[in-house]
Amino acid sequence: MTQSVAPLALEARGLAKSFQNGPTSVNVVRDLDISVRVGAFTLIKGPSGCGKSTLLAMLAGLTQPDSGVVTARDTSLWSLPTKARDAFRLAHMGFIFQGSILLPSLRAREQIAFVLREMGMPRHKADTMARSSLRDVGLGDRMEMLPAALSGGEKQRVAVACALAKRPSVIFADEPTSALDSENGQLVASRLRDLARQSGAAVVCVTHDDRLTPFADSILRMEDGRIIGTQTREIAPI
Ligand SMILES: Nc1ncnc2c1ncn2[C@@H]1O[C@H](COP(=O)(O)OP(=O)(O)OP(=O)(O)O)[C@@H](O)[C@H]1O
Repeated sequence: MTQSVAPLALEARGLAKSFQNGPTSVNVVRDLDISVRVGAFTLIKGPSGCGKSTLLAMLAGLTQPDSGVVTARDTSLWSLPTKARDAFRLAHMGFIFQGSILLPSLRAREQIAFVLREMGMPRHKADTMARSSLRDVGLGDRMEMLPAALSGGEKQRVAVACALAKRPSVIFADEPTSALDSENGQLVASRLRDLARQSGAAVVCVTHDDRLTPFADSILRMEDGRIIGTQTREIAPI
């Protein structure tokens, strides 16, 4: 693997986070720097409890760091007031988190259209995008189903379709393939990689799943709250 030259989509410097565990304070992320490139599919791997999800939540504007700076699209995320940070996330970021929550009363198609409408997309376009994204993740025949009628893996793919439909600058994914069988795991991995390539999104994915490794442009190894190794390859069009 050689060093990529694509511009940065997301950068963090000096990130730190500790949690109080009874009388002791546990340093979960320690003075961590990270750079994520436009169009790159970046995996963060490491043992359970090393701080991967905490790092992702800080990069995504969801968990406030104790110190450090996160910059996305030239915006210092944690300098924004809460409402402005929420609006920035809605406009520019997509999320695929473990156990992503779907609204119980909305059909699969409506879940996605709802988010797109919140972003200001006209109704007809939102519906078209929702249908197309569901077909992209192999759920063309599940569009009219309520969450209660979907399997865990299908719900996970609705969350993936929703993130894809937004066409965000950055997608954060936490174990996006955990509930998926081999075929659908491959499908989701390739869709995320395609999104990075075709629309220049930066995909940042925390995972234990080795099936994702062949799709990655960059693999960051994390241990004990720090990045201890990085493998990067040049980003070539697919
Ligand atoms: N809100 C919280 N309060 C207290 N401790 C927390 C909190 N969130 C995370 N931790 C602790 O921080 C450490 C890192 O958690 P984190 O979820 O970031 O790890 P991880 O690398 O993503 O683990 P896994 O691979 O098992 O999901 C763990 O010891 C966890 O218990």
